[in-house]
Amino acid sequence: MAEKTRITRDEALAYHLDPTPGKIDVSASTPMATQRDLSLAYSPGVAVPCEVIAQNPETAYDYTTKGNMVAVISNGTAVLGLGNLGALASKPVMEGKAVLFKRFADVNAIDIELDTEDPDAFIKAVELMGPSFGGINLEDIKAPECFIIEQTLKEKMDIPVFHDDQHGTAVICAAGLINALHISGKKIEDCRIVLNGAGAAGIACIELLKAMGARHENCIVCDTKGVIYQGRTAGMNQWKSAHAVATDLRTLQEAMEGADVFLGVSVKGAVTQDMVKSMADNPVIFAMANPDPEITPEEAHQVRIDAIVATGRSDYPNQVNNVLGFPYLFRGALDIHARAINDEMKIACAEALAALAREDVPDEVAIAYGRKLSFGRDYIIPTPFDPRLIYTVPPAVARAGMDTGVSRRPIVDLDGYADKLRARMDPTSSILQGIYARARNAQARMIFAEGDEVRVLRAAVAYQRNGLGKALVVGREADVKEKLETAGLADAVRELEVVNAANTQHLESYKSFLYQRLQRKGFDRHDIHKLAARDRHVFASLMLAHGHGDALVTGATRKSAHVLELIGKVFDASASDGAVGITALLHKGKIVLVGDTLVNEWPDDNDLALIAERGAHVARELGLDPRVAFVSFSTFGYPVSERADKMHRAPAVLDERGVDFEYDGEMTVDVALNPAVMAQYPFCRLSGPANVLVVPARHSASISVKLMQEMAGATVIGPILTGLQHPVQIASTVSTANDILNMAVMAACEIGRNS
Ligand SMILES: NC(=O)C1=CN([C@@H]2O[C@H](COP(=O)(O)OP(=O)(O)OC[C@H]3O[C@@H](n4cnc5c(N)ncnc54)[C@H](OP(=O)(O)O)[C@@H]3O)[C@@H](O)[C@H]2O)C=CC1
Ligand SMILES: CC(=O)C(=O)O
Ligand SMILES: [Mg+2]
Repeated sequence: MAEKTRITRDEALAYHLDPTPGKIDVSASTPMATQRDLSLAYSPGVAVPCEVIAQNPETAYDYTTKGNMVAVISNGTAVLGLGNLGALASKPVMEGKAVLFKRFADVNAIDIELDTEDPDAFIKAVELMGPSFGGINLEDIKAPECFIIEQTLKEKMDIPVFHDDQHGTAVICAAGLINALHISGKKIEDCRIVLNGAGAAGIACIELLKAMGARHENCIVCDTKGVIYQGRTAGMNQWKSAHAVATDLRTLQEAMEGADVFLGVSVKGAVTQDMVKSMADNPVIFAMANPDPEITPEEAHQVRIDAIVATGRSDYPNQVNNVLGFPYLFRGALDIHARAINDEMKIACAEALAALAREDVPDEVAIAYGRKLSFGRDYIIPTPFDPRLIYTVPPAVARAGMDTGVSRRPIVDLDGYADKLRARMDPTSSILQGIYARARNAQARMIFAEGDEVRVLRAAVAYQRNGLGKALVVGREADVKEKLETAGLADAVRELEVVNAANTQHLESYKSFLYQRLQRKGFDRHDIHKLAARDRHVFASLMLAHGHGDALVTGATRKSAHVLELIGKVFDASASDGAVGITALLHKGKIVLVGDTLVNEWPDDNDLALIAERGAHVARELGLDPRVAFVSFSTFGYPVSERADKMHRAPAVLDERGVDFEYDGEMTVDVALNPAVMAQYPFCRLSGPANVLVVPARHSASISVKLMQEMAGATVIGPILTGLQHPVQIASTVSTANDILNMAVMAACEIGRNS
């Protein structure tokens, strides 16, 4: 099992507070800079699409966001398994669903919380907002009101209305169960199924399973009052009555005896180990209550090693959660301008998910998830970060929608559609996801050199609490304690290991190591003591050099050049040793590496070739196929300039070295990054836009990176220090705790290390 991620209340609150309150931002998709833009976007230009839509409403899909906009609507009466928290308190979950729509299927979604428990008022409000959206995703509305609300809205509205907790859950549960039974060798029609929770999710799950072949008399449904049997009157409604059976069983405990399948959509801890013990062989247990399941996988496996267990959480294997469904169901439905999401589309989604889990898992998924996945007890359903979902599930949904006549605009070329979906997703998020998963596997003991800096302490705490490995913090115990307490991280005092010259047993060996290195460079024993005992960058480097940590991150408190010089006392880290700094720029779904951003001030053509090699190496470690451009202000020899000359010559150095990646130059940045401009040079040897830019000097590197950061809001990771024998990373003085954590993760993965 993957290392479990520990999330504290403080972290959860900080995540929602920073960088701005909440999780959503709105940005314009059209230019909005000039008077002309204003005239087009607003009055008078906007009048034209208004009139066109008034004449032909279907064109709203062409001229507005309607076709890619979903409303996530709740009244907060059944917020996860937390109960009726009300409309306002449900907003974090609804914002969360909205960002999941965007992240996983590029669907724009906005949360709407309606402050009413009156179904009629709710229905009226949603009905009136129909024109704005391509679909309505109802969320966390309790049963039985949710059934009436959804049914009525489906009848009244001409866009998909989908109650996620009912059908999203049912679809994923069905997909998981198809595969779990595949493994246990049982047939659904022979299974005794116990469902705990007869609300929105429960009723929909059992209905779908019955539609798939489960027999009514084999299904026992329970709620807070126990088994729903024929003749029961307490706590009943028409939806529960439909699943009442003639039985003498009265409690969940009795129902569980001999059961093949348990489905939990109720509350935390509703199932005991005794109940699990009494189940049939190879029992299937889907404990789907959120955030805490009816029984944890550990508890279930303690008493039944043959159990196939799933939960709704992301930190256990087999996450049966509707996040696998709603983004892709809506993607497929929106792309055919569907009027509804019908049963056929839901079943197509379930079957596509189940089939995907049985397929061979590509390495990129294994990297992203941190372990090799193969179909079996611990992998019955795809993981949410599986990049194949986006191009596998929506086409299946769209096809089913077209076959059943709910599409307004059918997709003619479904293969082409799958290709477009594949290109639609932001590759950078899976790159970061992959690096974090690799770091989690590496479990490196990370040395954080600057324990007197609160950003560093936050990063160290996050490193350890995210299960990435052990954090070793260089600093004074009392100071670290005080800073952690002030930062609201008092609990972490006992978790972090604080190391310093006074509490280490190794100071003498550190000093003699350093003396050996520096005695002929003008350092006497007194200087050595000062460096080893008082400079935390040097002390931390000595720890690393002696294997008293696996990797090092520093640089948040002092200028990088200075830190590099101090690290250079312990390691060979200068330009002449082959060290190079590579910075990753992530923006608008693209990742571009720039070098050298740290070490070489004014590289010559040989240095530039080395920078290209280091950049290509980092690109490969990040999962990219390197395409290196030597960039300048001239392209392939024009205009002729002394300053551009070395960029012109550098590719020839690589020709001589016979490297195994694509490179070319010199060229301007637009030629390097824009395929249309590159096409003007048909002889260019790059097969696509460059993803590694080698720049003429450190100042141009710094200018371009900072310009991208300040003007475009690009995410900057680095400079990633490469070419050292040890994994060392230098964060910048303006780094946030998250930036420092990213650098620690790079160090943990040994990205850029000279192997
Ligand atoms: N993994 C996933 O993807 C999803 C998980 N869920 C989870 O399912 C749960 C229910 O959600 P939802 O259906 O929307 O909520 P509802 O409020 O509509 O239904 C809750 C149901 O659970 C029953 N229940 C509550 N406590 C117990 C108990 N101790 N024993 C037995 N039954 C109990 C209630 O019984 P009664 O009718 O007697 O009040 C009711 O039938 C939540 O924990 C939610 O997080 C929901 C959607 C998706
Ligand atoms: C996952 C989800 O929708 C829920 O727990 O309510
Ligand atoms: Mg929900």
